[in-house]
Amino acid sequence: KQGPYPPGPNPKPFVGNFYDFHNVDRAMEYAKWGKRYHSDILYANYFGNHVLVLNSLEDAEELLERRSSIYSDRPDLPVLNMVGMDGNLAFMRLGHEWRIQRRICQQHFRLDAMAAQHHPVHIRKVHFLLKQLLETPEKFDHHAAMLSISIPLSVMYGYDTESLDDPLVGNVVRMFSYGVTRMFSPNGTWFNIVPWLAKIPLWLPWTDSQRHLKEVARLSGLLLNAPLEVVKQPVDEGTAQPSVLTQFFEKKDDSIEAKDRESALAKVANTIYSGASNTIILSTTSFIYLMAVNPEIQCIAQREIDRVIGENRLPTFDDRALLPYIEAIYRELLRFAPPAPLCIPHSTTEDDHYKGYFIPKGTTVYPNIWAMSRNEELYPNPHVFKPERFLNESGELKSNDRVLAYGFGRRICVGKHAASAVVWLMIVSLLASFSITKAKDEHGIDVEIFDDFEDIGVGRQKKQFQCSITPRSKAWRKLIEEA
Ligand code: HEM
Repeated sequence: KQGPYPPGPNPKPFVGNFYDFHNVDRAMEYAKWGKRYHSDILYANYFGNHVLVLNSLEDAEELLERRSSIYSDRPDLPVLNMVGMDGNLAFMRLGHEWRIQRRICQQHFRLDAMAAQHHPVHIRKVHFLLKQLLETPEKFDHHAAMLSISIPLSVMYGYDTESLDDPLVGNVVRMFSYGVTRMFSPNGTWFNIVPWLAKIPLWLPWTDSQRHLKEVARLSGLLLNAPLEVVKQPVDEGTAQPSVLTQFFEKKDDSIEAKDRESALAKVANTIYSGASNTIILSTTSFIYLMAVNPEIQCIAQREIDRVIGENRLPTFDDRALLPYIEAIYRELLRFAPPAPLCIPHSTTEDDHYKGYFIPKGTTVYPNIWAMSRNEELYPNPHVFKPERFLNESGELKSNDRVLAYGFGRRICVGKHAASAVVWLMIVSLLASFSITKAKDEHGIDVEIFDDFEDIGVGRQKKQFQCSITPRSKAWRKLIEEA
């Protein structure tokens, strides 16, 4: 050890700070640590594992971007291997396989691939969301899941589905319900700390966690293989819809390189279908909540849409540049409720020194996006949802369009252009066609919606709530039905 660690809670013998890490709203908790220890850069450890928290953008940019050659690995998570998800790009350690998969993603999710390859699917799926909200608005959280999971199924595998009962959709929802995102936090499950616990036979008592693990492994196997079967048959029959995997299979290349590429592509498709989709679910439900509790913002947004688009058509991507207030809502949504508030943890590959502190090799690094987004200097009144903060006095967008919610450096979200397109289209389409308000109880009184989010491991989600989603007019209802 060369120099002091950054400030943080006092460690106890052997366990270190294990009991200082709570699984309840950790991003907020680490922001409080910052105030308690008068530092934006914090250190703790559990059982000898080093943990660094970065609460300020300045430190995140210096370490994760300017020193990205040291700060771009991921922590070692034994659970990934136990559940057969070690091929998941988002949690993969740096190395040859990560580079190949990341390159495949960059090819398919770059900005200039959006219009031709992705937008038609985004439009179709967002219109389907509108239709579902028209029919069963009270099930908005199911519809959000459907939107998010059906897009990668279509883009990656060319598979279109309209039902949550479809096993290819239902299995993803089921896997999330097993708290799988919590397992992917280094100290989110005992299996990452004491891996041999996974070997305890299931016939012994108190083995519920081991049973969950086994079920997650079964589901993850299904999620990897089942959609591949679904894609191969239409390719053989010549009826396949265009998609990343159909394009590949149609080449019918049997070379060794093609086999390697097939395996990498299958894992990429699986990462995006079974993992990345969760972030869109979280953004959609947070957006619906924020509109229900901010009617005046909804009114301003709808006035802008009416002025630019009118009532004769649904919004399209061509409208984006003409709707600064909607763009400001998009940026404010991801600032106010970042779906992954502690990012996906990075890890260091070498010892480092920063601001006089020692940061050892193998340290897990949490960029606290939530704390950065609550910085009073960058965002005055940060706990208020206020899209205007991204606009100047003439109502034009300010130039800084960096969205912190997408992370940092070499590991920055590789799907950010797709995410931006889907979230924007979801926002503008819902605002154009629906009024989102608080639900009424049987006495006609507003049902209160609390500002309560829950920490679900890598994500943070709005707790369940009720609201009312009704079409703004007969004209909008007709447009949705015809879409
Ligand atoms: C609002 C939606 C989304 C948000 C807020 C989001 C956020 C993030 C964040 C914070 C990371 C980690 C960045 C870091 O480690 O510094 C990440 C990684 C990643 N995201 Fe997203 N994401 C979203 C949607 C998507 C979508 C739609 C896709 C796929 C098309 C996607 C694919 C990925 C992948 C593959 C990684 C791993 C990259 C790597 O480790 O090299 N994400 N995302």
